[in-house]
Amino acid sequence: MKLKVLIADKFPEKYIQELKDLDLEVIYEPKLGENDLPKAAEDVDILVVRSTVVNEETINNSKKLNLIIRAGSGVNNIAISAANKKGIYVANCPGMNAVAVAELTIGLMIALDRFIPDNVADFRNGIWNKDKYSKGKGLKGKTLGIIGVGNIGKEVAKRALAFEMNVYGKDISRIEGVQIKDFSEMDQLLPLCDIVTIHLPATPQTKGLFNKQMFSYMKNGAYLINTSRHDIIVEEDLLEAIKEKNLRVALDVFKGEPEGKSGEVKSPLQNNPNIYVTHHIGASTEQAQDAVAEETVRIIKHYVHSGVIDHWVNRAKVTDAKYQLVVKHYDKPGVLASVLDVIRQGNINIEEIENIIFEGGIAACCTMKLKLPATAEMLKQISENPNVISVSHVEI
Ligand SMILES: NC(=O)C1=CN([C@@H]2O[C@H](COP(=O)(O)OP(=O)(O)OC[C@H]3O[C@@H](n4cnc5c(N)ncnc54)[C@H](O)[C@@H]3O)[C@@H](O)[C@H]2O)C=CC1
Ligand SMILES: O=C(O)CCC(=O)C(=O)O
Repeated sequence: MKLKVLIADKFPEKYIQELKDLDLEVIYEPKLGENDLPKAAEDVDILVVRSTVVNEETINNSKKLNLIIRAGSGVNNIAISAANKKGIYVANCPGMNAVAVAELTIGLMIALDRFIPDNVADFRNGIWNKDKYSKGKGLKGKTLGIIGVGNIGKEVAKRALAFEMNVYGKDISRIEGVQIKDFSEMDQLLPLCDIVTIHLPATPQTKGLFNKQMFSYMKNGAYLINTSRHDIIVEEDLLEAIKEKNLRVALDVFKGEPEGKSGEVKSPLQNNPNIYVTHHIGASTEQAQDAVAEETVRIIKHYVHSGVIDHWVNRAKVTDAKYQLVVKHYDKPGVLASVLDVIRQGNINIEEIENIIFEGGIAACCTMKLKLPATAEMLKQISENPNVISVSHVEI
């Protein structure tokens, strides 16, 4: 039976055909929303989404779902903890839309400095106001703080350096791959910045990070750009900070963003002249969508042909493994079963296991990560099997 793939978001036609050519049954339903998915994904093996929310109900209701691919970077629209419980892989396409988001960020930076959206709106309303719009400060020599220097943050840094800005960064990991000053504390970085741009994932640690306290560190009249996720900013505190400090702000994401591709929108940000909002278009260039779709097809192809999941995001980063048992053995039926039986009798959980065959197929090496130590008696029992070549056991 063919594997069934449901694409529940906009996806370029060319890549849908590539999936069909892989002999998969492909269902393309770009208009599906969060509430349609529990039914629509009930019977599929692979689900591909962009911003469509994959909630707990969709995951719990699915009968054979095995892989969810986020055709993009952020995976916060997928109920990963529910997927973990059912052993459903979640993968994403890191870096594929980074340039597109960086380009939008630079565009927003210039838009803020030169009041471009207001210029255009006035012109459309028959108003000419060169005086009012001749107050741009210029970007050269200004200090930019990049919060989250991952794939997108790095692309922003490269472009800002070409604009001859002073570029500083803040990340939980050491910043590598771009020559910018790395700050560890926000209260040291933010007071220096003329412009702050946020490129963080939505996680419990980043939720509400930009609150009253963070805004208190920012310069009066600074620009703030957020093209990552809305919940990193506390909207009420932002509105307060705009009043107090005359911050000017550009957002590609905001609270209450509509799920659909078009329709009405209502937000307290709408009537604030210091705020520009774009329609979550960071990733929406033809180049980025093609790159993301190509990567999605590649992930599916690799999975179908080898069972390997590239960019697997819900693989445990740490396990409870405390001991490593390595058994070299002759590659014959039943040898591993006898080793595992000894471990089972000792009531020890195997956290990870890998069996690799030497060239020629005579010998093999099985590496197991154990939660508890194997006893001397267990190791003796394993070694006594005539098909076991050697046994080693260490604490890790
Ligand atoms: N507007 C749009 O259309 C798009 C928005 N995004 C958003 O942008 C976010 C970033 O995307 P990428 O750069 O591709 O992700 P990435 O994973 O390459 O980079 C994120 C960086 O943030 C850092 N980080 C994580 N938690 C942190 C913390 N608590 N403090 C400081 N640094 C922290 C990570 O170490 C990493 O370097 C995505 O998670 C997504 O939410 C991504 C693509 C398109
Ligand atoms: O696919 C989209 O338009 C949204 C992209 C995005 O937010 C992401 O990749 O994290």
